[in-house]
Amino acid sequence: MQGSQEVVVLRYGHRPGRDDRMTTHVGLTARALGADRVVLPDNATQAAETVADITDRFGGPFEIEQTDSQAAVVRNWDGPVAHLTMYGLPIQDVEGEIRVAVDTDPLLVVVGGEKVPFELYEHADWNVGVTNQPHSEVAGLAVFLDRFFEGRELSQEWSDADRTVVPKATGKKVVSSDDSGDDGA
Ligand SMILES: C[S@@+](CC[C@H](N)C(=O)[O-])C[C@H]1O[C@@H](n2cnc3c(N)ncnc32)[C@H](O)[C@@H]1O
Repeated sequence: MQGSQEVVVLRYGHRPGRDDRMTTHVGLTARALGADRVVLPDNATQAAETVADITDRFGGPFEIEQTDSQAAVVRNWDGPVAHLTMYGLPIQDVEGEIRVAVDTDPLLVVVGGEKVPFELYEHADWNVGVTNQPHSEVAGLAVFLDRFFEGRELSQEWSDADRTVVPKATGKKVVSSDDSGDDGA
């Protein structure tokens, strides 16, 4: 997010077909809630295309990458690593120290799929639980980013959007960058 150190979300693991929607939502949530970049597995091309399409239409800056080795991304990361897991330390206990660490270095936030290798727990600087109850990577990521940015991400500005949603109490209003008219999408 503008004005803060880089935050990158890594989706660790993807089962084509079964995880398509979840992986797409990891990318969309990363974008909407202040991350600068998402790294998706190379077998998640459909999800990567959807997130890229939304970024083209609704704005950025936001980068989408794919990797053939999620383990290598973690291993070679030049900065702190936070791994979201129901077994980790409560987010409310560690968010402060993560924020301090990220003041100088880019943060990698790792969210799993079915199961992640145990080395990830050992490699992470923090294993972070958003509650210690099982739920979803999308929910965990959303709460993590909101706590990390202390809510500032909710009012971030978007650049190069084709269209902008105008908030309304009732109904839908979308303004196109070209003609400032409603395009209904
Ligand atoms: C289907 S869950 C797998 C649950 C897994 N047993 C675990 O370690 O959290 C997929 C992903 O959701 C995220 N997740 C699930 N529950 C979470 C929680 N309470 N706190 C943080 N992340 C969670 C983790 O990133 C996990 O890898």
